[in-house]
Amino acid sequence: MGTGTWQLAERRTRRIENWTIQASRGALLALFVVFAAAGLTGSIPSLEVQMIIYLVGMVGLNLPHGGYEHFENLRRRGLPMGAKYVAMYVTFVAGFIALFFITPLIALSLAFATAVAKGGHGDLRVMDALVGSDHLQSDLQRGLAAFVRGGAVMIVPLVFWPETFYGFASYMISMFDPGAVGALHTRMELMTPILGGAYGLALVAHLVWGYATSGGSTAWLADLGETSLLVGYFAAVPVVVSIGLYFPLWYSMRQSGRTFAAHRKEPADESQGLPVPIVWGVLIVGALATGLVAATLWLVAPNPLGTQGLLPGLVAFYTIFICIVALPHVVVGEWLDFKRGIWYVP
Ligand SMILES: CC1=C(/C=C/C(C)=C/C=C/C(C)=C/C=O)C(C)(C)CCC1
Repeated sequence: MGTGTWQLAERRTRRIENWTIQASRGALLALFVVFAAAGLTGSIPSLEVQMIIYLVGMVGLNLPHGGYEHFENLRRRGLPMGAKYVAMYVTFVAGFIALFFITPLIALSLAFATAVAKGGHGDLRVMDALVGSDHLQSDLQRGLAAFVRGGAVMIVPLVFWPETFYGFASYMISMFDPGAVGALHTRMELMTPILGGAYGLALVAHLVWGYATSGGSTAWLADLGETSLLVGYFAAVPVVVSIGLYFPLWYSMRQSGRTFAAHRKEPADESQGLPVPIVWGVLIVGALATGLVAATLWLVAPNPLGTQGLLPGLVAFYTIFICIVALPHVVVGEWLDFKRGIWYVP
């Protein structure tokens, strides 16, 4: 590629990266405004509509991106690495399903923690690549930032929409052990103020500490804006909609921007690229394997649709399923991969 063409391509890529950040902010801000107004005028959509939005967002828009992220992570890393990755992935998936039988309450907490970890650590890497993270100067400070970003996804809705949250958590637990619903309710009522208080403290500590170490960098201001947007969004938008649209409109959109940035900084050597039929084959096998996890969960869970009708049952089933596949996404894909990680930033 000539220098002129290369510069043009680079500028185009940067524009797309920038667009993913602006679009994710715009989408959440628009939803915040619409739902805050709907809340004030008492015109929040029915729970049925909210559940349909959740399923469309999570199954239709978010799931394919998850598969793409694994493909993107593995495609130039050789067969031994790929085989090890798959073996570890299957082990974690099987272990997590088993945990739902052994101790459903702990397994459910781990499922919620998975959403926090995926949203938080994923977004931290987007900050590294695109938004700026100069103000986060130690591992502890980065860990706190990830907790605040990810905690917004679960703890803020728990505090602002407790009844819906408890309700769906009960449907999820009743897939495995309907008798545990009572204990779950008591524990969640106990944990809500504790988690809410801890989150509030973490939020203030993160912003103050970031300001102190920012040295006047604009990264802190961007962080302040985005963190406030996330907290406001999860407080104002009903939980089923907010989580169902956060993953496709924030997580996936910004991770595609990060992928663009990684390619721009480290252009691929085309000779290492996989031939098209192999790419096709890998994606089909990946999709079938994902379907196999869902089918296995359906077959082994005593009540795959919980105890409450089709739509809430589907939301509960899909949520448990996605948490089961998302845990190794974070642990195997990122934390145990010391060389590169699924959210690689060159
Ligand atoms: C608690 C709770 C929910 C839980 C959602 C979770 C736990 C989503 C996890 C998503 C992940 C891990 C996505 C990965 O890509 C619902 C169903 C919104 C309903 C309201 C209460």
